[in-house]
Amino acid sequence: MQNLDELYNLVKERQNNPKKGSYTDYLFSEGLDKILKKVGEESTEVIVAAKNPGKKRGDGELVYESADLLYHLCVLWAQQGVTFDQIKEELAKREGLMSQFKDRPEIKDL
Ligand SMILES: N=c1c2ncn([C@@H]3O[C@H](COP(=O)(O)OP(=O)(O)OP(=O)(O)O)[C@@H](O)[C@H]3O)c2ncn1[C@@H]1O[C@H](COP(=O)(O)O)[C@@H](O)[C@H]1O
Repeated sequence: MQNLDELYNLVKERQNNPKKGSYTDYLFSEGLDKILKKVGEESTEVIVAAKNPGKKRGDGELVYESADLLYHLCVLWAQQGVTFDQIKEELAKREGLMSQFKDRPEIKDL
């Protein structure tokens, strides 16, 4: 089983120590626009997979495309110098704060 920490660290390893034939290297060498294009593509593929599970994977389509999206997000974070710890810290800050609609500020107060 590979968790997101391990995947992010793998991507960072590729960024710091390029490996011939690596798809991750290909993305880093293509640069930000390519990485953003892939994040956009994979985001769309997640949406489509949820609406229309593919014939070849059925319900597994959403799992497959979600994994693609998370991988490409890890590449984007690394390329932008964002650490996965920063993402986790932000999520921790929100714990219990944003889940209750009644706690949300009134639109007029925003
Ligand atoms: N989790 C992933 C992962 N998910 C998706 N992908 C790649 O993302 C691409 C998505 O497929 P697409 O058809 O959308 O993209 P593509 O057609 O291959 O590329 P383009 O034509 O769009 O440029 C595929 O090439 C997949 O191989 C991944 N590539 C790598 N990883 C992980 O990263 C590690 C390092 O990979 P390398 O850097 O290639 O050694 C691997 O061991 C995995 O753990």
